[in-house]
Amino acid sequence: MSSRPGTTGATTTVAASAEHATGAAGASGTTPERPVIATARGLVKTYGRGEATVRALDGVDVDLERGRLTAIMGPSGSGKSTLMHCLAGLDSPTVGTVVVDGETVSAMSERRLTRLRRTRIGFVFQSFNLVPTLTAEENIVLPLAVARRPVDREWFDRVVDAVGLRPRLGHRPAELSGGQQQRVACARALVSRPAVVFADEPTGNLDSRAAAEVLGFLRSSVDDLGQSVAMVTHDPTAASYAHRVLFLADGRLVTELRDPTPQAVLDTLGALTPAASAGAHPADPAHEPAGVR
Ligand SMILES: Nc1ncnc2c1ncn2[C@@H]1O[C@H](COP(=O)(O)OP(=O)(O)OP(=O)(O)O)[C@@H](O)[C@H]1O
Repeated sequence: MSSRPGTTGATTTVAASAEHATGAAGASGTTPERPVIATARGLVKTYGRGEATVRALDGVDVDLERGRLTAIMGPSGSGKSTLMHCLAGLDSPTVGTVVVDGETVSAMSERRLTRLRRTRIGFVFQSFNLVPTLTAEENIVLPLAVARRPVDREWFDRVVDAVGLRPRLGHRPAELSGGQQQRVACARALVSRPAVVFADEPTGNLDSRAAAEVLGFLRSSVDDLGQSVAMVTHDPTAASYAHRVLFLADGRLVTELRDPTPQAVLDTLGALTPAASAGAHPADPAHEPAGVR
């Protein structure tokens, strides 16, 4: 796969402010470089009550750009999955608003949410979540069958060719490698031409070669097919396939990189988790990205 992006790794300070919370400007302290596909404003998510309350999200403002691959990173427990679940309508914020493709997800009834998730949002999970008794092709078109929508054969063919699965369409998941299974899951996420695909650790169960295939496909689904993708990952190499990487710490968006290198991602993560990075980086203040607390 050669689609890994550039080498600049520019860091932008993220400064939440009242101005940004109104939605007048980009949440990252910069105007988004492209039209926005999903927006969160003032997201707070708490779990539990009283002394046991956990503030998983602590006032997140973010814009996901249309036609871009965005990675979400941060230390364990920083709120990555919670943010993605709130953006995807799988969980509801305690406070704040989420808008996906012009629809206010955070105010929707469960019924409308279900329809939105079926028709406008694609999902890729770490564990593939394929139906073992169905072939690759049947798995790919399953969301359309469930939603009783016709298959757009031309789009199906483009997706299947992009993901390199044509010779495997008649195989069941058990007859496919892990990387092939995840590519089936990616094709399934894209077959309904969703507004945005959310991928939660899509390469967490794959070896590095299979991971590269899946990441290359996710990137080309953006560059060649015009999709918008957001993925949570712990892996700096995976994140380097993204156009943009958002970093969370303690439930807040603290910094971002555009066109990152794996090293730039590693350095930024290291500054967020000093103990973990003690051996990996010199204690050089120049390595510390702006905006990291
Ligand atoms: N259902 C829940 N009930 C209580 N606390 C929760 C729940 N879900 C998440 N949390 C807490 O919220 C915080 C953020 O969790 P989240 O899973 O979003 O973090 P993460 O960055 O995705 O972590 P990881 O990288 O370890 O997967 C953590 O402190 C977590 O323990």
